[in-house]
Amino acid sequence: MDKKNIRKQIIGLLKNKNHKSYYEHKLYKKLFNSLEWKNSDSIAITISLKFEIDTRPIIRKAFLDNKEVFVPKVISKEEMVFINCTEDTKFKKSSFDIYEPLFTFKANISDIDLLIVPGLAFSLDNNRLGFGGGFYDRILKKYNGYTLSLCFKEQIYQKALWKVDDFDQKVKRIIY
Ligand SMILES: Nc1nc2c(c(=O)[nH]1)N(C=O)[C@@H](CNc1ccc(C(=O)N[C@@H](CCC(=O)O)C(=O)O)cc1)CN2
Ligand SMILES: Nc1ncnc2c1ncn2[C@@H]1O[C@H](COP(=O)(O)OP(=O)(O)OP(=O)(O)O)[C@@H](O)[C@H]1O
Repeated sequence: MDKKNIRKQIIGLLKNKNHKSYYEHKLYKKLFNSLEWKNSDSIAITISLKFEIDTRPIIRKAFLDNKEVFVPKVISKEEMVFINCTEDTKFKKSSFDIYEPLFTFKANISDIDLLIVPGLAFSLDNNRLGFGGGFYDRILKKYNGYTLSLCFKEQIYQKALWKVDDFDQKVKRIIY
């Protein structure tokens, strides 16, 4: 199946997910118990869309744990930057309907200990399919910290059903 069709299919599944918050809480628990989380003083994470795993509880917990929080902002067709956010940071909806921080300081990705990578589909050998901008592929290529993705079991395939391109980057760990 091609990437486009898998994206469509998974978004449909996510929109109809039953008992979503029950499964989300199981994922948060696994995340907060992980060494990656415990060992990180700074994390980068998206502001989720409605059908994605809700990232707000993760952001709240990061602040409670005194971690630095970075949120991505797309600044061109090719480039996404990470902005250091506080509890007072103002957000604005982008053209893609995603909340992004109003610009302050662009972070160095080497300042991020843990990159929580969004994705629609994953394979057990850690391949990842995103929204299709290639933004995370470009970041992952030059990023050396911990990377992990959270997803529901329905988003996992034994092997990638889509064509894995040369530029596709794996995540180090998938929590599901
Ligand atoms: N909640 C959330 N935020 C996120 C992501 C995500 O997956 N989830 N991203 C994960 O990467 C980045 C944003 N990804 C984006 C991907 C595509 C387009 C976009 O404008 N797409 C065009 C078509 C692009 C094309 O087909 O070439 C469009 O839909 O009009 C924007 C943002 C950063 N923020
Ligand atoms: N390192 C790179 N340099 C230049 N272009 C890249 C790179 N990585 C990916 N791309 C471009 O990004 C586009 C989208 O790739 P793909 O469909 O695999 O995105 P995705 O992994 O689903 O999205 P994302 O990483 O934003 O979540 C491709 O057309 C590819 O040309």
